[in-house]
Amino acid sequence: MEHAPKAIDVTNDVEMRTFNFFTMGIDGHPLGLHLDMAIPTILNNADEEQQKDWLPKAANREFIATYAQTEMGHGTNLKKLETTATYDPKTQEFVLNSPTITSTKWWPGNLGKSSNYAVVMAQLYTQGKCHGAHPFFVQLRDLNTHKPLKGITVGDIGPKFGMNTVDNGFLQFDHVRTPRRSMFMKHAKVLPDGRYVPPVHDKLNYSAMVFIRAAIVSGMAYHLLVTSTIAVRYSAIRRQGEITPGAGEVKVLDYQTQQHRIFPQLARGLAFRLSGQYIMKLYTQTMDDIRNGDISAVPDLHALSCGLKAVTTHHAALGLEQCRMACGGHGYSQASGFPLHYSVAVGACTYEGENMVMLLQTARHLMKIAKAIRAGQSPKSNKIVDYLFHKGPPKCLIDQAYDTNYRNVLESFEHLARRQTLEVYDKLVQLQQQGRNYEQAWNDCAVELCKATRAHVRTFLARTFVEEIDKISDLSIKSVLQDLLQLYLYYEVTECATGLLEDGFMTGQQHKYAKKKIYEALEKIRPNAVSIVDSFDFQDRELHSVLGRRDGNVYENLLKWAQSSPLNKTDVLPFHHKYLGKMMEEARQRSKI
Ligand SMILES: CCCCCCC/C=C/C(=O)SCCNC(=O)CCNC(=O)[C@H](O)C(C)(C)COP(=O)(O)OP(=O)(O)OC[C@H]1O[C@@H](n2cnc3c(N)ncnc32)[C@H](O)[C@@H]1OP(=O)(O)O
Ligand SMILES: Cc1cc2nc3c(=O)[nH]c(=O)nc-3n(C[C@H](O)[C@H](O)[C@H](O)COP(=O)(O)OP(=O)(O)OC[C@H]3O[C@@H](n4cnc5c(N)ncnc54)[C@H](O)[C@@H]3O)c2cc1C
Repeated sequence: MEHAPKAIDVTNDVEMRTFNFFTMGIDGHPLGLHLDMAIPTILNNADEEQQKDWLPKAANREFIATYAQTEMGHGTNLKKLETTATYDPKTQEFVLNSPTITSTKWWPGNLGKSSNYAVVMAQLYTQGKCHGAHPFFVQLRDLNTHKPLKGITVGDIGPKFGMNTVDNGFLQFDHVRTPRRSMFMKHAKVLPDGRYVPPVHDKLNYSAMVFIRAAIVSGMAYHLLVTSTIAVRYSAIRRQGEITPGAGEVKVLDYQTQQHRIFPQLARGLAFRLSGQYIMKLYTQTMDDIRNGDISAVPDLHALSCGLKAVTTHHAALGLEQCRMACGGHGYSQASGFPLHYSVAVGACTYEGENMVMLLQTARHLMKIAKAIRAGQSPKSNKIVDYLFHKGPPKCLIDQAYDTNYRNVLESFEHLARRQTLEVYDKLVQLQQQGRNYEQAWNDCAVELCKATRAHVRTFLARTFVEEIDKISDLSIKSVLQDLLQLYLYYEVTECATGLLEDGFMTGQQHKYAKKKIYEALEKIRPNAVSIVDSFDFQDRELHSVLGRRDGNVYENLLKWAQSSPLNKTDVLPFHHKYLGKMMEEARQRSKI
């Protein structure tokens, strides 16, 4: 196939914009879905003619589009989406319809009030046959009046756990006609006479989700680094209690417990950023390959992006909460910025594929590899999974005096991932031999399948962190980052210790060794902690935090922040005399009787 024209390569730009989304997203960015899902869909699913028409206008913001896939009744199971797009060959149009209440599109960001276009995922029917969910580019509102078009009911879904400045919306179609060419036609097509032309790979229509899953990894890094910055800076000015009696109150950052709470989040933020760059490069390369007719990397990209998305969002949610709790009462104030960052970050555990479902998608990939291993096949030189084919050392070596580039630690992670992958595969086979069907056996192994995925993703994150730090030539920076790497690796060893101890691979003594390395790393990081977070150069406006101010003037600004609250506009609020004052006066009168 001749080289398809390179589409406008906005990936890097989109990656940065996506990265920014996590800051702007916090403020409720009305172009969030336009930039991060609608444009990638046009880039990867529109044919040349459609790109020529839609892309310049989208890039120029002549309209705002969202990505409307999830329905009130279905988010995960795309096969059961109910919105229909039925082809009418007489008029060469699709008729979009929401047949049930549960088919109402529900959740799409910026759908409620901002967007006038949407990428709509609908079950495609032509010549009486359903061909599954396909994307359509549909106008929702008049470009001048912004009123919903005929047959379209659209609005905001109401207040949410967070991100309440984003107008997540609902959308219903009542037999709305849209031209044939509103169907994205790069992969699948419907010809004027209604004949369906299938895509070379039936999941290429899912590429926008893959993009966001890949982008979320760096997004979680962003959230962890931002909240670690807030927690480190505040802990470096907050004095509370003494370590040596009579020596005066210490900075809470000097408490080992405080370091153990915050520094691993810093280290994970770095690890996620490095893997986030890797997966975005893999995404960009795979999309280029697809443009040139090569779909071989699609399964690997899907498996890795699902696993990384699930693991990094989960750890980010836990890590943000640790940073909040480390800041005591002021951490619970909106002034800290934690409620804002947390409520945005945790949404990513759900959107773009609920985490359990994502872990299980990666597990599907791992089970294929386990089958190949059990069949005696050799690896296919795929650096992400080849280690599964190899036999590692029979025993853990993490406490060996000399561990070049943490090879012994990485081999421990590889051992655990290999063991869990093969054990759950063998259980799947055994259950089917005992008469269960595949799907039932799969469900009966689902928790262990998720554990295998987590172990595999941990191995990938750790190896990427080691490899990327190894490439650094500036020795002063390298030594500081190596302290964070040491903390990360041994912290992860203790996090998965159950799995390493379970088969006797690691000894209790080695587990103690790992803890010693953690405490050693905490001590080494402490003197550089503030400089490390300052080096991220986050602006105060993006931290949204009085506690994390670069100038450290927390207390004066905390009072200013409180005094600026609308409640403090007057000393006595009207409700006092209307309710509380009246109640107390009546109580005093009664007590006089
Ligand atoms: C960064 C800032 C932006 C923030 C804004 C975020 C706004 C949020 C937007 C959204 O939330 S958009 C909606 C997100 N929704 C989802 O993610 C839905 C999750 N569900 C799915 O993706 C799919 O249903 C599924 C769970 C992957 C199952 O796929 P399907 O329904 O087609 O089932 P099967 O027919 O069994 O297919 C499985 C088969 O297909 C392969 N596969 C699945 N997805 C992909 C993919 N994207 N790319 C490549 N391959 C894919 C999968 O590996 C299986 O292959 P085999 O194992 O059968 O070989
Ligand atoms: C903040 C936010 C923004 C969003 N933005 C958009 C958007 O812009 N566009 C859009 O289309 N959608 C959007 N969504 C919707 C989001 O993609 C869905 O919520 C998500 O895909 C999960 O689907 P669901 O809500 O239907 O949950 P369900 O799929 O009903 O899942 C409910 C529970 O069941 C479990 N479960 C479901 N299926 C399985 C399975 N096969 N195996 C094991 N467990 C399973 C899940 O893990 C979960 O615990 C957004 C959601 C949020 C929270």
